[in-house]
Amino acid sequence: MLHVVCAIIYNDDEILIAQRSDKMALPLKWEFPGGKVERSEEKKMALQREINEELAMEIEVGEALEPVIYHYKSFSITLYPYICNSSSKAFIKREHREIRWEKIENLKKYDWAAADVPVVKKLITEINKM
Ligand SMILES: Nc1nc2c([nH]c(=O)n2[C@H]2C[C@H](O)[C@@H](COP(=O)(O)OP(=O)(O)OP(=O)(O)O)O2)c(=O)[nH]1
Repeated sequence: MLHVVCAIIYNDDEILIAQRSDKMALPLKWEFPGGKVERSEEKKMALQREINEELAMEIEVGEALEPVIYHYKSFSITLYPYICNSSSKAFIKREHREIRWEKIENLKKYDWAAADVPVVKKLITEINKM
């Protein structure tokens, strides 16, 4: 079982989404940036480290959403999503094929990694209640 943290990074009313490259696992799927938690690492620290490595961004890590367990064909993951904030829209694209800021109501048109689908649904439901 992989333990993966991911960041739902808000700036104004947009969040940062990323497309995996064709050389990564789950090629070309869209995801929230993040990565594997290393042994003995605290999850929020792991997330800040990953976001710094992948995007050269500093984020504030806030509320934890409900973790998602998903069994892909060749591996299983527990995905731990966190609501995060960034005071800037600037990033450096280091690993992904594409990275963009997007409004929540537009998230459904992307081809998400399967583990992210319940997270995206939750975000859309929440915004529709407002
Ligand atoms: N980062 C991230 N990974 C996700 C998400 N959804 C999902 O199924 N995954 C899967 C894809 C990968 O198999 C795994 C995370 O691995 P990764 O390759 O992004 O992590 P990493 O940066 O620590 O990996 P590496 O340096 O060891 O290659 O979790 C998501 O929203 N964000």
